[in-house]
Amino acid sequence: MLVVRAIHSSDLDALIDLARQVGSGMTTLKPDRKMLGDRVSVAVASFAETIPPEQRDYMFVMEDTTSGRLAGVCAIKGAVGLDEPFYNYRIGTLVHSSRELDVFTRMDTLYLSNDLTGATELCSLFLHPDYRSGNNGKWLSKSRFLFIAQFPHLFTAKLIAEMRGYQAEDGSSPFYEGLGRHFFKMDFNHVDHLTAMGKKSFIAELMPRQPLYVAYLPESAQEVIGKVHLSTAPARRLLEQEGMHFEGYVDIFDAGPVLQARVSELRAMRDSTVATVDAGATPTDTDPLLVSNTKLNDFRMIVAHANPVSGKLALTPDEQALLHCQGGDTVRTLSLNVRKNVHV
Ligand SMILES: CC(C)(COP(=O)(O)OP(=O)(O)OC[C@H]1O[C@@H](n2cnc3c(N)ncnc32)[C@H](O)[C@@H]1OP(=O)(O)O)[C@@H](O)C(=O)NCCC(=O)NCCSC(=O)CCC(=O)O
Ligand SMILES: NC(=[NH2+])NCCC[C@H](N)C(=O)O
Repeated sequence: MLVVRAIHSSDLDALIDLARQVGSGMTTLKPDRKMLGDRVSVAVASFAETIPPEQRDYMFVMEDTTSGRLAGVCAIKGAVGLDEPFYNYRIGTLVHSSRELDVFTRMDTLYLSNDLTGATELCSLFLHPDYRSGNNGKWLSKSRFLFIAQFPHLFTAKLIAEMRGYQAEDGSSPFYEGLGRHFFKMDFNHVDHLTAMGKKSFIAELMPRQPLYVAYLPESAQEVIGKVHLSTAPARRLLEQEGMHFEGYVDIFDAGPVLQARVSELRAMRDSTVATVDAGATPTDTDPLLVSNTKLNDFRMIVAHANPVSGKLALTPDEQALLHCQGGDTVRTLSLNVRKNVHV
């Protein structure tokens, strides 16, 4: 059986194993013991509320309770860019126009920005290929929306997610090869590694300061602006189902899109509901329903097949055990699929 739960210190070795499978461009999930160890410590302090909300990094794992193996990971950072700068390119427009010659040119431009400073970030979504079946990917990604809906006071009004950008078959980034390489003089993986380790001052030192005309870039770089890595397409779709969208910000290295939403406009904020666990009733077989407990320090979430009726939700003893809850406890629910919602 699977459960999504708050990470524990004892998950570190398994997390490093998982990170080894991820591949390049996942800046926040490198198989580096120091980096992930520090992150897990911050995550444990985040769930225990011993550090301020803007410093928190809530990491969740999907655990296969039968084998004890970690199937996947995902995270929410309370706020980005408050202790090290957070850079993006904003795609803008410059118009060059001459009435006399009847020429009107509209040019796409890239502006280096720190506009998304302070936003809450969804990141680090990875499901081991062995577990990519059924509803597992959706469940893992969407667990974070249920968490935000349960604890909205811990997050900022704006939510973002930086998606892994497009890579060619040989793993190179056409956007980086067309732009970044001229300035950084090193491979994409090396700059991604430096960024991951928090060594970001080189960006301000080496990045071009002036706005760039997109038309000056090689075609191969222009074509991939705002495009995701092939294995990131499902991740993008899942976030878009929940109300996130592209608003013209891209990654400075690989031009992967940044998705954004106002927290108040997320589907989970609108449609998730609370219910009381009814330990006596038998669940009926219905569409998959995300169900979480309501404990910050021991957050756990499952997919159940039951509908809340009159504010009560029937859960089996196994489901209650997975959620660390019992009859009479409060849980939060959200339909897994977008089209249908459950109203109590
Ligand atoms: C992202 C996940 C966890 C998703 O799991 P699965 O692959 O099992 O997902 P799935 O259920 O098969 O697909 C989810 C939805 O995407 C649709 N889908 C599948 N392939 C698609 C494609 N090529 N283009 C568009 N949509 C696609 C499916 O039909 C389904 O939509 P319907 O509901 O309509 O059926 C996994 O693919 C993964 O670990 N990827 C590699 C790591 C990665 O790139 N992670 C994201 C990095 S970026 C990041 O971490 C920030 C973002 C974040 O944290 O969320
Ligand atoms: N465009 C990029 N490569 N962004 C890197 C971030 C990818 C993903 N958000 C992560 O958590 O690691």
